[in-house]
Amino acid sequence: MGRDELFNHAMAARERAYVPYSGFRVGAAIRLKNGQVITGCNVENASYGLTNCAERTAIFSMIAQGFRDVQEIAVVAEGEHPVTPCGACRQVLAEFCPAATRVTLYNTAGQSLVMSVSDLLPFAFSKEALQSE
Ligand SMILES: O=c1ccn([C@H]2C[C@H](O)[C@@H](CO)O2)c(=O)[nH]1
Ligand SMILES: [Zn+2]
Repeated sequence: MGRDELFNHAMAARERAYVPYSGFRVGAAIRLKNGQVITGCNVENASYGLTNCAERTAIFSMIAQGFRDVQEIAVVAEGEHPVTPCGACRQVLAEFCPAATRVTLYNTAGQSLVMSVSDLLPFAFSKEALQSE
């Protein structure tokens, strides 16, 4: 599967976004090491702060479906430039993706910005910090 194909999966997921409050649709697609693709969209709520971003929806869906091994991630939103994930999503990505995992951020026109998980969240808090003894 080429990189464009992951973009297409993220675009299709973006169509499924539930965004009655912001109108801002976001889609994410995770390519697993086995080649399968897991997608996510943002899901808003009348209690705005309960909103789940596309990136976290995709990661949580991956875990719920029994997968762990992330190969790479694509995210797409509309805008002049690609958007970068919020702080909460960066922390969740850091939990499940090796630091070098490629994250490609797209706008709907297909412009892209390639980053790694550790570019997005250097010095992440991680489970290693919980193993102090
Ligand atoms: O990287 C991002 C940034 C924002 N959002 C969502 C959250 C909310 O539904 C809307 C506006 O913030 O976009 C995402 O899903 N991913
Ligand atoms: Zn987020």
